[in-house]
Amino acid sequence: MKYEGLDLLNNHFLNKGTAFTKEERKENHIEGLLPPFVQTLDQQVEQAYENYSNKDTFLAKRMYLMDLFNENVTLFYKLFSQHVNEFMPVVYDPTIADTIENYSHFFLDPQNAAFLSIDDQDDIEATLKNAAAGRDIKLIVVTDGEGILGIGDWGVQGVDISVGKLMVYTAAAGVDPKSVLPVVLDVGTNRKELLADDLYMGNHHERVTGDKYYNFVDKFVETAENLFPDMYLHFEDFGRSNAANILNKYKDNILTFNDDIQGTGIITLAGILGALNISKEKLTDQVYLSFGAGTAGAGITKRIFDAMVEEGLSEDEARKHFYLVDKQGLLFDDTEDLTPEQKPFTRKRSEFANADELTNLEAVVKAVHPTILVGTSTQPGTFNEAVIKEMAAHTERPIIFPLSNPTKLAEAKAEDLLKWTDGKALIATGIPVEPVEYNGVTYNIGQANNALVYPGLGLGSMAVNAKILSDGMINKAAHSLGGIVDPTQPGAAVLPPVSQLDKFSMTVANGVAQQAIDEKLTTATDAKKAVADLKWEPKY
Ligand SMILES: NC(=O)c1ccc[n+]([C@@H]2O[C@H](COP(=O)([O-])OP(=O)(O)OC[C@H]3O[C@@H](n4cnc5c(N)ncnc54)[C@H](O)[C@@H]3O)[C@@H](O)[C@H]2O)c1
Ligand SMILES: O=C(O)C[C@H](O)C(=O)O
Ligand SMILES: [Mn+2]
Repeated sequence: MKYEGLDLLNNHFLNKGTAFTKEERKENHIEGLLPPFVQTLDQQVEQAYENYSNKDTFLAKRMYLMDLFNENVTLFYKLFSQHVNEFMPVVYDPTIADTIENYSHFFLDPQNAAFLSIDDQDDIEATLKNAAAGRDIKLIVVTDGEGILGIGDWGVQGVDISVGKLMVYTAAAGVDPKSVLPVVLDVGTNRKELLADDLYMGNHHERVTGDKYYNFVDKFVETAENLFPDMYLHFEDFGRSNAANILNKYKDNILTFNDDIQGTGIITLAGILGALNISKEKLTDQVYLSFGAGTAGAGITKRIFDAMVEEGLSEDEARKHFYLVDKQGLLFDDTEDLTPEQKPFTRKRSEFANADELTNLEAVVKAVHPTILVGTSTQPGTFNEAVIKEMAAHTERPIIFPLSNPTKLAEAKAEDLLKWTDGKALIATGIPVEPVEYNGVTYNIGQANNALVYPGLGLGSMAVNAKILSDGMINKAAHSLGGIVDPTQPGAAVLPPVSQLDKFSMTVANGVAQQAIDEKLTTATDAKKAVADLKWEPKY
C-alpha cells in the first residue's frame, strides 16, 4: 500500500516531516502541507533536542518524546541514539513508573499497542492482526500489569512497560521498530483505587486467576505464534505467582524470555563478576544473601547458583552458599507459603542456635555473614546503617546491590553505602545514579538493570531465529559484559556505563547468536553477519 497526502504525514514509521524533499512533497501530494524549508535529519534532531531541553521535569520531557515518537519514529530514535544516557531514565525507568500510575488520566495515544481482554477472547487474532497492520512482527513484549517494577498491580495501565521496554530494544540494539508489538493482557486489577475510578481504562473487575487465566495466556501465545512464527516473545512484570509458571511452560518449546527472572539474573551475575574482578576474589568463595526472594530474587539466585556449579562446585556444595530472606525472615524448609523457586534454597533450622530469631535482615546478616547482598524486596531503606556495618565488619569488599525499582523503592542509596563502608562497598543499583565523590575518589556506580542485556540478548536470538533461548545463550550474555571497565581505576564501576549501551549490546548480540549456532539451535552459520543484517538504523 502506498501512503500519500495526509496518510503519509500521519504514518509515524514513514513520516519525515520537514525532511521531505521538494520532489518527495510533489510526488506524494504533500506540497504546501509543511513549512517550505527542507531540513536534514540532523537539523530536526537539533530542533527537537532544544525543545526537549526546555521542558522542566522528567515527566514533561517524557511526554514530549512520546509525542515525537507518535509523529516520526526515525527522528525519535535518531535523537534517542545520540542521548542514550540522558534519555534512559526519561523514556524508561524511573519516569515510566509515573506514567503507568497515571496512564488513564494522562492518556493521549495507544502507541500501537495491542490490548487483549480476557472478556473478549474471540478478538485475540483480530486485535493482533489489526495492531500488526501487515508488518512482519519479530518481537513482542507482553505484560499483564500485575507486578510492574516494584509498584505492583496497575492493570491495563501496565501497557506502558511493554511500550518502554521496546523503545529500549531499538535505542540500545537497533531492533527495527516496524517489527515490534507491545501487548497488554487485561485480566482485571486488584487495585481498588483503579476499580473505583470512572476514568480507569481497563476492565473494571478483579483479576481473573486459575485455569481461566492460564487458558487466556495460552490462547494469546498460540495465536501470536501462528501469526508471527519467527517471533521472540518477551514476558515482563507478571505477578510472582504466575511469572515462573509461564516461563517454565513455554521456554523449552518456543523462543521466549522472562526479563525479570532471566534478564535480571544475567545482569546481576555480570555485576558480581565485575565486582570480583575488582576485589580479585572467587565466585565460589562468596556467601550470597537475597533480600526479597520473589520473581527477580529467585531468578537471580538460580543464575548465580548455576554459575557456581559451572565453576566446579557440586550442586549440594553450591547450595550451601545461598540464603534467602523474604517477608517471613530467613527461609527455612518448614517456612509456610514457600514458592517453588524458593524451596531449593531454603535452610534447616538445625543449622542455627537462634533460628527462631532470624526474622529480620539484620539478624540474618549477623548470623550468616554474607559477602554479597542483593535487594529485590521493594522495601525502601532496608539496607540501613546497622545492616551494612554488620556486613562490612566481616568482609573486606562487600558486594551490595539494592536493585528495587523505581527510585523511591531502592533498598539504599549508593552514597550511604559508600559512607557506611568507608568506600569499600562494590555497588550496583537498579536505577541510574550519578557518580559519588567520597574521600577524594569518584565512584562510578554501575546500573544492574536488565535493560543493559535484554536488547542484545533479543537481537542476537532474533538475528539467527534461534529455536529457543537456551541456558548457554543466557550464560554467554552474562559473560559478555566483562573487559569494558578498567578494574584497576579507583572507584571503577562493576558494570559498563549505560553511555556505551549500543556498543556492548552488539557484543552481547554477537555472543548470543554465536552460542545459538554452536548449540545447533539455528540454521544460520554466520553470527556477526546475521546480527548486522537485522540491525536497523534511524535514517531516511
Ligand atoms: N534492576 C533490575 O533489573 C530489576 C529487575 C527485576 C525486578 N527489579 C526490582 O525488584 C523488585 C522486586 O520485583 P519482583 O518482580 O521480584 O517482585 P515480586 O513481587 O515477585 O518479589 C518481591 C519479593 O519481595 C518480598 N518482600 C516484600 N516485603 C518484604 C520484606 N519486608 N522483607 C523481605 N522481603 C519482602 C515479597 O514477598 C516478594 O517475594 C522490584 O522493585 C523490581 O523493580 C529490578
Ligand atoms: O524495568 C526495570 O527497570 C527493570 C525491571 O524489569 C523491573 O521490573 O524493575
Ligand atoms: Mn520488570
